[in-house]
Amino acid sequence: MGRIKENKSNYDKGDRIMAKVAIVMGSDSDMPVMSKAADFLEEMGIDFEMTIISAHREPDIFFEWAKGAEERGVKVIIAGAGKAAHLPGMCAALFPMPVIGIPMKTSDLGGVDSLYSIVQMPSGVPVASVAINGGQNAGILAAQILASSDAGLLQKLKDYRTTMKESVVKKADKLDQVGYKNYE
Ligand SMILES: Nc1c(C(=O)O)ncn1[C@@H]1O[C@H](COP(=O)(O)O)[C@@H](O)[C@H]1O
Repeated sequence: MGRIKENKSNYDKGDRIMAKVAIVMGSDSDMPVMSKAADFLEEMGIDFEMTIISAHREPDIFFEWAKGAEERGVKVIIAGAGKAAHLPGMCAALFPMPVIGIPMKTSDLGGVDSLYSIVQMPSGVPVASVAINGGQNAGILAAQILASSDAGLLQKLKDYRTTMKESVVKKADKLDQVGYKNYE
């Protein structure tokens, strides 16, 4: 599918692109948030495909893309959308593995519209949701799902946590040294 942006050249199998995670968003206006998920996957060395498809605006293209995801090797879908955000739910309807929704912040209702649209799924068809504009956490969650069967990736995630912890400890040390008045 020409609309899929490749992450790496080494996941071609035959003439098809194989990726473990599929990132999809309803509009290019979602890209600043969705790119945070992509950045984290890139950091962890996880192959992903990334595209813009609207279930509302182009349902036929969306159906083809979502139905083909399993065959393309996708194990987790990250779907971001705003307003009446049906895209993640429709991914969950058509794809049998985990779907992580990212509710986009919106100008009229602040993103609660997106959040409610994503989390209030009927039983039987779950979507896991991160916070409004939670792009990076969606990337982390997708990596954690894959890490349950990938020891190398699990170690990378543990290292990531260690680095995160060290950066918080450094900040606390600095506060101890300079006090809150000189903290910058
Ligand atoms: N929620 C959906 C769907 C869908 O669910 O199919 N398609 C686009 N959108 C969302 O509409 C918002 C505004 O889109 P525009 O900025 O293109 O007008 C975006 O956040 C998009 O994800």
